[in-house]
Formats: sequence, C-alpha cells, structure tokens
Amino acid sequence: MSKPVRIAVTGAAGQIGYALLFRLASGEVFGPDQPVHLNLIELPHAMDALGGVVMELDDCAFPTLEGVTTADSDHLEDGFRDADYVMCVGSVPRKQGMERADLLKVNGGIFGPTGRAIDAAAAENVKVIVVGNPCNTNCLIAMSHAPRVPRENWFAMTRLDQNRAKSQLAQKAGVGVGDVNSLAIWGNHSPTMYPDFDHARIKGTPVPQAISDHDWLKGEFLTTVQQRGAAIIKARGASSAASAANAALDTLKDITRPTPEGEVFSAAICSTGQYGIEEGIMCSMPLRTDGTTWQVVEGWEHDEFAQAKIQASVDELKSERDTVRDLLG
Ligand SMILES: NC(=O)c1ccc[n+]([C@@H]2O[C@H](COP(=O)([O-])OP(=O)(O)OC[C@H]3O[C@@H](n4cnc5c(N)ncnc54)[C@H](O)[C@@H]3O)[C@@H](O)[C@H]2O)c1
Ligand SMILES: O=C(O)C[C@H](O)C(=O)O
Repeated sequence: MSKPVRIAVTGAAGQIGYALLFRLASGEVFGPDQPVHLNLIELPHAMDALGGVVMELDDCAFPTLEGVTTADSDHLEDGFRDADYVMCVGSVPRKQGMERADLLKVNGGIFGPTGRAIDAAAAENVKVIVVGNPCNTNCLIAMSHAPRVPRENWFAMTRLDQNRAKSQLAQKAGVGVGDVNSLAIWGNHSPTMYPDFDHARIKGTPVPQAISDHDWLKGEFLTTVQQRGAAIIKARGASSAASAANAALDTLKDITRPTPEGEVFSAAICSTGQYGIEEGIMCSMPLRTDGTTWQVVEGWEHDEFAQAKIQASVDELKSERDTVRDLLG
C-alpha cells in the first residue's frame, strides 16, 4: 500500500467537520488506491465528541482510511505533524445579524498559534486551506506565523461562493450547473465579494450574451451570492455546513488536479501584485493549475463597474489586515 496522504482537519467535531471527514476518508479526493491518514484536532472539551466521530469513521470500514490521529488544541504540533494538507475549519461560526468580520475578535487569535504549529510540525510542502471565518484574514494571520511554508501554499476558501454563483447563473439561464464555466470570485469572502460574470461562460457563450437581463446580473445576482451565507443562517438557524464541506473538498481537488480546459477555480491567495492588487493580502482571484503549480489567470479586462467592485473588496481586505496588525507574525 502506498504512503498515505496525511490531512489535518481542525474543528473536526463541528458541523463542517462532520460533513467533511467521511468524504475525505472514503477516497473521494485522492482516489480508491491512495490511502489517507486523518489528523483530527479539537478543543479539549470537544475531544470526547471527536472520539465519537472517530468511532463512526472506524465503523464505515473505509479501505482508504489508513489511520486517524487525534490531538487537542493544546497540542497543535502533534495534530499537524507531517500533515501534507491542513484544513483549518476550527473556529466559531457567526450567528444571525453578525457579519463574518465580527468573528475576527473571537477567531483571529486561533490562527497565530495555528500558523506556528504548522510551521513547526507539518510536512515540508504542506498546503493549507483556511475555512474558518473571516477566512481571508485568518489565513493571512496563520501564514504570517509560518515563514517556512511558501506563500503560494496558503489558500482561503471562496469556492463556496463560486459554487453559489454558478448555481444562480445556471438557474437563470435554464441550464445545468455543469454548463457554467470560468466563474471566478474576486476579493474577500464577505458581502463585498465580486462574482465575475463578465468572464464566465454558459455553454461557451459569455454570460452577458447568454443572459440579456444585465440589471439582474449587476443587481440581484450579485447580492444573492454575496448574502447567501446570511440567508442560510436565517433559514437554517445555523451557518452552511454540508455545502461548505463540499466546497472545501472542491478546493482540495482544485489544487491537486489539473484545471480542465476552459475552467478556472477560485481561492484567496497571497497577492504578488497581480491586477495591481496590493502585495501580501489574501485576495480571491481566478486560478488555474497543472495539479502541482497554480497561476493567477492573467489578462482579464474589467469595465468600470467591475473594477469598482473588485477595488471595494480589496480595500476591505486591507482594512481587515490593518485591524489585525497585532495578531500578525
Ligand atoms: N469560508 C467559507 O466559505 C465558510 C463556509 C461555512 C462556514 N465557514 C466557517 O467555518 C467555521 C466552522 O463552522 P462550523 O459550522 O463547522 O462551526 P461549528 O461550531 O459547528 O464547529 C466548529 C468546531 O471548531 C472547534 N474549534 C473552535 N475553536 C477551535 C480551535 N482553536 N482549535 C480546534 N477546534 C476549534 C469547535 O469545538 C467546533 O467543534 C466558522 O468560522 C464558519 O464561519 C466558512
Ligand atoms: O456566512 C457564514 O457565516 C458562513 C459561510 O461563510 C457561508 O458563506 O455560508
């Protein structure tokens, strides 16, 4: 049996964790012939609950699950040891009436210790996906405490927003979601995010030609995607979990498999100045990869409307970064 891929998941006993772990263990991401080892991390008081999740993982009898290691948040290095991938879910979700940025006060302090422990214990080429909100800025915090880990190995999750935008466009156009391609999310995982409909395609046709209702594109479409998280909290009484876990798995697939022709994937990455976006902020952009090395898709042109929307989200990211200066390494 080949060497297992080791995936660490923080917050493993939470809602998203419960929707995520069994799919990871089943071989969905790395295939039926690639064993996986799960490193599961939780708060001390949640370790018993995590033990129950581990029992259920055992009881699924997944041939691809080589083993499980558990650690509490007082022993983070044990939890991240030799991890090839880290999925940082562990954090507090918002309640109705809150913005994700309001979570910085309660969640921001998690990600400095997380970054230091990843730096100390994870595998040499570890790749980190931050889900915990506000995910862009939490990722920036963790990354700033992990100088050993290349900047290009850090991702904050905006794939849920991409999935949401594709679904809305497909429904509006009366097509299957698989007919919608090249939809990228720019900026912050917040109400300022910009789903870039200009560069998306429906059955190969640019969206502004496939959907003639441009007022809808510039209005209800944007606000539906931007406010979807809050809408789900209002409807469910809890924040998204299964769709978030699905997007986390999509992100793991996105960064480990070649991007199909005509497609892009969205994740917030550490800007190196692409599109004039200030270096060093974690900004969602259109990406493509050969399965090993990713690039930002260059050369997309934006009209004034799009430029203003993207700039507003970039400005918000800069403001959040300034807010957490004391938490940065
Ligand atoms: N980026 C996205 O698109 C997206 C989508 C959905 C949810 N989220 C965010 O994901 C996070 C988790 O959401 P959830 O619904 O799973 O919440 P949850 O409360 O159900 O689970 C969170 C788990 O994290 C654990 N935890 C808290 N602090 C921890 C720490 N320091 N170390 C390890 N574990 C810790 C808790 O014990 C809990 O079990 C929230 O911040 C939420 O806002 C992001
Ligand atoms: O909106 C939230 O707080 C949860 C998550 O970020 C989402 O987009 O569903």
